[in-house]
Amino acid sequence: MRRKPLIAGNWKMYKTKDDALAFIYAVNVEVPDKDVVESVICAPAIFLKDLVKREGENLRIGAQNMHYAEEGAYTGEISAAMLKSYGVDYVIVGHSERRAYFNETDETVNLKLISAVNVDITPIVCVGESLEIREAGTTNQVVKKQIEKAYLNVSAQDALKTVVAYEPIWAIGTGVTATPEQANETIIAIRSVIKKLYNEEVSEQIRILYGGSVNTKNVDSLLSMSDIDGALVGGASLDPNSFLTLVRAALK
Ligand SMILES: O=C(CO)COP(=O)(O)O
Repeated sequence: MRRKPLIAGNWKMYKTKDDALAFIYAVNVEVPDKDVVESVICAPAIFLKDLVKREGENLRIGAQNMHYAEEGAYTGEISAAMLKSYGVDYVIVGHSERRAYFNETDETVNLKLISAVNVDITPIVCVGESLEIREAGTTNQVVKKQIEKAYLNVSAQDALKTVVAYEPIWAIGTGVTATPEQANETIIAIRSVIKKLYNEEVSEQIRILYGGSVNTKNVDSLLSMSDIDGALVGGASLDPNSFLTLVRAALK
């Protein structure tokens, strides 16, 4: 069964306001029909309001993080409901940079996933292994644990409202991409974990992206694999033409 492809840019901590707006003006009218490919830009929180205001018919805006609590005394934090009230449709949860530098854990990933789905924001749930784990041959076990913990107490119905991104840490920002076969193999393993947690229908319908040094040159071969439904892209999502090439690759 073919799932609708999703290409999400993760701008991380790049761009200033003028660059961000120039990007949106450049890509807005060019992105393909959202019924065919979902095109998403996950921007720094401070840009979200301006970007959502200017998003065109086919481009969607996402956040890169949120707090898991509904509200509360959490100075400096942003809730899912706040994002929703500004028209944000997606949020990245559990990115490896947040796990490494900001104490994101499997437990907070789980709570954030639940909070996002509760307000109808699609969480893009990131999992992935370090080089050490890949070399030790235990990738599938590590990713399995991450998925099981992320989806704890999440119903099948809600799981279908989420997207998974498999991002091997060793491939992020390094220029080293997992081979299409490696990426597909791990994504198939993720699907089988989801099948065990839920059922065949959820595992067949849930979208699983690959992320880690995706660029205009390797995107075709990655997207041609059976179980890769799209890409979560850092560096190559910053340039409008490059981003457009990536979303157009999902049309093929
Ligand atoms: O972390 C990533 C997307 O979330 C991947 O980043 P790069 O595409 O720059 O490797």
